[in-house]
Amino acid sequence: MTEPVLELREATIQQEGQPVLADVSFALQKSEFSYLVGRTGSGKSSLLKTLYADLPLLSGSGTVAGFALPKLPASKIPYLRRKLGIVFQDFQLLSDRTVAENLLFVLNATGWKTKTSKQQRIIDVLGRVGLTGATNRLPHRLSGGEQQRVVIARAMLNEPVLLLADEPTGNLDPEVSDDIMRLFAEINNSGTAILMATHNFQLIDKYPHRVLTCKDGQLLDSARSLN
Ligand SMILES: Nc1ncnc2c1ncn2[C@@H]1O[C@H](COP(=O)(O)OP(=O)(O)OP(=O)(O)O)[C@@H](O)[C@H]1O
Repeated sequence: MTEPVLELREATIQQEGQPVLADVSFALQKSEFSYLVGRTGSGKSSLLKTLYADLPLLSGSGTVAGFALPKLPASKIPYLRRKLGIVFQDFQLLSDRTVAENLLFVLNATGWKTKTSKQQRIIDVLGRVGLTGATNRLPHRLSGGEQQRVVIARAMLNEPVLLLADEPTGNLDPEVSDDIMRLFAEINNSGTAILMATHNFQLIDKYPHRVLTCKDGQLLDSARSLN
């Protein structure tokens, strides 16, 4: 079997030195989709933050997209994040820049060089999320669902092996949430693993996948893949 895109072993997820989740062991393979659920404050965001190195992994071991997490030097964090797509519930687009400029900002920050390759990549990702016509629009002129599509397009710019999504449908109505889930399914089917934190059990029923649950300081795994 190929190396998992994400693996934690006996990891402690902590905030400010206080453990939030203990003895966390699970792996996610290429093209896998898993939900991450649990009550408010149970540790979902803390786990995701640890995976994109916004919180340090102080105990246990882990690799994400080929990067060993414990003792990951700060200088390596941008390289890790280039391999990841990150999507939050609040869209975090630059409000004073057009859709294309928002995407260009990321391409410039991640080392894309030629103007034609950048333009082509922007056309490609916007086509993929069904927003070809939105290139020159400002984010606040788009609906919430469209803004989330731009965020997903932005997350796809560098062809991530793993998409981390924290409540990506949290601010969206059910119909638009469905559109986002269908888009995630397409992205997932083309080889990107997805870990999606959500409170939306209707979506989980409708689009069933593995479920990781944060509960009482532990991570429960519907697949029990490492047991
Ligand atoms: N910046 C922070 N500093 C200190 N403690 C924090 C911080 N952020 C979260 N915590 C604490 O860590 C624990 C886990 O919070 P976390 O945000 O990971 O939960 P969550 O499951 O994502 O919740 P929600 O569903 O509300 O987003 C909580 O006890 C919370 O109070």
